[in-house]
Amino acid sequence: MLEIRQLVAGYSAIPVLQHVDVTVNDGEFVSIVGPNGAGKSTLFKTISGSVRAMSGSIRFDGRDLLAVEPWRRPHLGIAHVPEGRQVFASMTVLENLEMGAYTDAGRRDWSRNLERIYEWLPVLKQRSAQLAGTLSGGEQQMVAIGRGLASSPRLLMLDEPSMGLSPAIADFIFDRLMDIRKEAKLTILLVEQRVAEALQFADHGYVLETGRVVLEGSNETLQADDRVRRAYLGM
Ligand SMILES: Nc1ncnc2c1ncn2[C@@H]1O[C@H](COP(=O)(O)OP(=O)(O)OP(=O)(O)O)[C@@H](O)[C@H]1O
Repeated sequence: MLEIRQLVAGYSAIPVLQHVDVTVNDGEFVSIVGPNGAGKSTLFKTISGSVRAMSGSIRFDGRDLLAVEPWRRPHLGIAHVPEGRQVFASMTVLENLEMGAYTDAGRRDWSRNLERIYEWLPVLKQRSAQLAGTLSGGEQQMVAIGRGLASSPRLLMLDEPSMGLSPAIADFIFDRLMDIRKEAKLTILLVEQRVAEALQFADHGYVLETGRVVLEGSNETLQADDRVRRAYLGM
């Protein structure tokens, strides 16, 4: 579904990503882990288009994604749930979800999507009329995920959904994501600092350090790798 090859991208003339190769197959759950500043968010921003690629290629369903204007990319089925949630604080939960439904497929499937979002994340139904800025961090994260789902994506990119949340809330969100993935037949690309969870749920993982993929493999391979165990799993 997504093929990233030799991607170089960054800010001004300074490359952050250095010849990155990542493959995500249809229906897969792929995690990208790595230390602060490794370039994980930059990778997501380059896929969704707010950071410009300097060289290399990104293909989505065989199509040259870098030739597609950023505003059109969500219409192809790519949803980016950004780091720090970035909900519209002065809008209600329902209005936030509606904002996500601006794609062609999102508008077409709105009623069905809203029903399913409320089933997956019932707190959003209970809080539908509440201003998003007054929600707890975990609830805001659910709004951000719900807003992404409202666009009817095929690829859901989640940038650190557990950031700033208690372990219990983070676990709840991961559990929900696993159900949503199965029921909506979604492909998921996840960036996470919580490496144990990120690898536990993923089919395949990548370790990104200073803009380069230093390790990749199945979740079993990465969980058994000595470097991963020492550097990221505290073993
Ligand atoms: N807008 C920007 N302008 C210039 N440099 C930036 C900008 N955004 C990020 N960077 C730099 O790019 C590098 C990679 O940042 P990025 O946010 O992609 O890392 P990350 O792996 O997502 O880190 P974290 O886990 O802390 O979110 C860092 O050195 C960062 O300072």
